[in-house]
Amino acid sequence: MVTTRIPLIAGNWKMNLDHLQAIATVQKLAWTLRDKGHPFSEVEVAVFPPFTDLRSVQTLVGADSLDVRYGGQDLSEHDGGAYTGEISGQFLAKLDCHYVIVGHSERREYHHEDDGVVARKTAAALKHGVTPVVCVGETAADLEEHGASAVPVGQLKAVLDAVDAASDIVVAYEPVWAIGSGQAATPEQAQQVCQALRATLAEAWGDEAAARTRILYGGSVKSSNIAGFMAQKDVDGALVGGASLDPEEFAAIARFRNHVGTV
Ligand SMILES: O=C[C@H](O)COP(=O)(O)O
Repeated sequence: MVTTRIPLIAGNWKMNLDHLQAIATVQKLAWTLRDKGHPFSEVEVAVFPPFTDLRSVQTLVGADSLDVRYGGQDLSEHDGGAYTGEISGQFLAKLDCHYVIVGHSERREYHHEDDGVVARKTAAALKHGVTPVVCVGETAADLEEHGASAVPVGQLKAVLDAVDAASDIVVAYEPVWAIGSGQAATPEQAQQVCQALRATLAEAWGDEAAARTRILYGGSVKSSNIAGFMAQKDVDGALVGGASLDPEEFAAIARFRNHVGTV
């Protein structure tokens, strides 16, 4: 059986762009993608705005029947109740969020989210029908001490052991040392770890799950280096931070097929 994994180009805005700026950014992104005849059925595009922007993004996407998907940058492991400041997966589902990021290294570092929390958040997203984008990755110290794959593989295992093997998830490999540094991993480094992550999926969930689950690379991705990553067998897309704030640059990343040979 041949399984086709549709590439996903995802833009994590982090704590940037208020709801007015979000409107302008999504409009510009949609206009640029349409102008370039973006083939949405061949390359999926998604944005992850701050929570306060989601309603505006939903309205724009709905009003204009845009094919751009969107999601939250985090969610609570709880469904609702006395959890001040938290956002439930069911709130995201009600806003038609297709995805939610879980376990981003910035959450792991600044909010002390460990593998247990990330696994519970993944389960919460799935419970509410929102596809989790599970982030894993090693720090520079991890890289030196354990090599590239050990930490991301361990982080992924913790999630796979906690949720059903039939689940629809996306995995994002983001070496922490490459995030926001301008120093991306090489395509070969990304492939090596993504291959190990796919093998981990096969071991935990079986070959079919490994073949259908998309694995993204993230860390200083831009239009000038995306083609190299997308040429790798086990890289199915990108989780883009800084470069996703510029709609023209983000749209150019989504046109990675046009850049083959420019890396
Ligand atoms: O979620 C996105 C990543 O943290 C990558 O960020 P970056 O593209 O700014 O390096």
